[in-house]
Amino acid sequence: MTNYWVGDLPRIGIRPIIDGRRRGIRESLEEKTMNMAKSVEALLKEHLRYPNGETVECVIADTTIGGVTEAARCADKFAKHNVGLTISVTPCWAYGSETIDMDPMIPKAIWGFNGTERPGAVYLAAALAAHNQKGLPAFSIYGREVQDIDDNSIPEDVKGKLLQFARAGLAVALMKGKSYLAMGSVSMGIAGSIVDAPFFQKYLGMRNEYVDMSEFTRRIEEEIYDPEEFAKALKWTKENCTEGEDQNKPEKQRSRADKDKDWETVVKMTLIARDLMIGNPRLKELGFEEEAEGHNALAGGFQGQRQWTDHFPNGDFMEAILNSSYDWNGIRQAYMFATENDALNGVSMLFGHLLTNTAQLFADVRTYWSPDAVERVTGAKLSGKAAGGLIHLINSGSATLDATGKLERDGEPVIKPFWEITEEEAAACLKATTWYPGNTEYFRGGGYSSKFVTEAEMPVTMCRLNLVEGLGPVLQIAEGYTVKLPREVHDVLDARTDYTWPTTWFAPNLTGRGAFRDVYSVMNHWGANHGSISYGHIGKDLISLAAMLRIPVSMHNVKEEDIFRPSTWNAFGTDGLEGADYRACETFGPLYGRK
Ligand SMILES: C[C@H](O)[C@@H](O)[C@@H](O)C(=O)CO
Ligand SMILES: [Mn+2]
Repeated sequence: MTNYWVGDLPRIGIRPIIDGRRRGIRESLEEKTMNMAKSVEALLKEHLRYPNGETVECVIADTTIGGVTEAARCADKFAKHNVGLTISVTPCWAYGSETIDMDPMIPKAIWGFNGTERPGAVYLAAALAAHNQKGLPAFSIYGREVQDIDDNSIPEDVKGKLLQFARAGLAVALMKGKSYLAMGSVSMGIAGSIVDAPFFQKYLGMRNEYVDMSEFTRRIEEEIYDPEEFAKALKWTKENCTEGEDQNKPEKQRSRADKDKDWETVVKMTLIARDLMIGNPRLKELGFEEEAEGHNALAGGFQGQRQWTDHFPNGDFMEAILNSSYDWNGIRQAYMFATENDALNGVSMLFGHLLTNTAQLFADVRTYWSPDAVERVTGAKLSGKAAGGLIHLINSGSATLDATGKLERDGEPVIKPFWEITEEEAAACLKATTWYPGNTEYFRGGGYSSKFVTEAEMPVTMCRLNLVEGLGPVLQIAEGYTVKLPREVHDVLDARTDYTWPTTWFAPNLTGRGAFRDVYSVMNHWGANHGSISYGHIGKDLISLAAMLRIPVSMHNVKEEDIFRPSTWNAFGTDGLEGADYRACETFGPLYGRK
């Protein structure tokens, strides 16, 4: 069931750059230069996979590039092989503007060998100057320690930069040409669900597709889904999704017959939303050729509230299952599915997914709990990672079940790519989740809300893309940890909120300054009601990705030495890297068009 990709997956192009002088110089460098390219390919293939689990593919230019004609041949080959980002490598001096990659839409990096027999770093500086002068930002990679010319190894610091650049560049390339599918429109006036087509088009190279929620009704009533899959899905759901005790007041509870019907509807909604996003060849066999095509969507969102949920079952089951890495068809790639059609949170999830290949947690950024407030209502003192207070992440709906804390690597709780997840782990995530009949005061049409608590301390990064008139898109990033509270403390705090929704306790890493002065400040600086949470400390990758797309980062708590942006950012000032980021993004404008 992966019709995500129309055409080939984007490849990484590797460009071996050489001094073009024949009769001695070039000949002496051919082998070394090609070996650098091959070692970069081996590194990338060892460490990087596409979100569907396949190993990344690289393309190396047919010859080393010593001049403009060879650069053009390389560009031609790369165009034919769907290259989406390029890395130029060189051990020596070569001719800057004659050899660089001139495609303005392709993220680019140059690794200049730090040797002294031949001056790779001098080429790097000259080529970067040419890039800067021509408005073609490029990432500079220069090892800290001098290597001998016959040393074909890649130093650790260079490896780190090559991989950081490649992860971010692949994310850029993977988004290009795909769609965000809005199912419904604006939910409860949430600005993030006012889908902004110019942003998607100019900054991400993506299309916007829109379907009315009445399409779900049509497909349910006209049975435009695979009936065999529906039967299998309903059976699986009954066996794997435990229904919780109805928490509604007796007079607000739906009848058993209604609730049974709701299970059928929410399972059908899940099939339909997926088919709308990526298509389904089975529909063609059933006579629905047009519906079988889907919308080529890499991310989507469902308005739900209010018109739909005032009458039909809510979208929580559909959202939670699609955002998780398993369903009745087994273990599979998670979909990026935004509740309340908050497309800006959907894009934040997409960034995290493309950088890590993992499921992403969608949540309301609901409450700042200070240590004093927690002590007042529970009598308990917060400690450890939570000592400075907590942010309560909770939303009805789309939280991925992968965030239950039941996935493991080397005995530690994690969120990991689907190909590492075992059947037992998927079952444990499902077991940790209870599906309560939806709160019928919010959701008059019923449905089921997933309830779990993230019972693990895991490194995570919360991010959020916001649109600001006059400025454009800005990204905010907060690295921190999920916190496992003692059960009795959690229970008291949880009982004060929407009991039937999933909870994650988040403690951001503090720096003592600005937005990260304390936990309260992080909450107070958050730019919208939602955040997207990714496993791991991926702030540095998000920063590189944002720079490639020319999206400035308004707040982050990433170590200065991990910040890696195109080298031309240095020319925009070095006192306060944030200001330089804003000026550079403003100057270059969106990757795919004018602001
Ligand atoms: C049920 C409520 O309307 C929630 O959906 C609401 O708290 C939100 O999630 C707002 O983002
Ligand atoms: Mn919400």
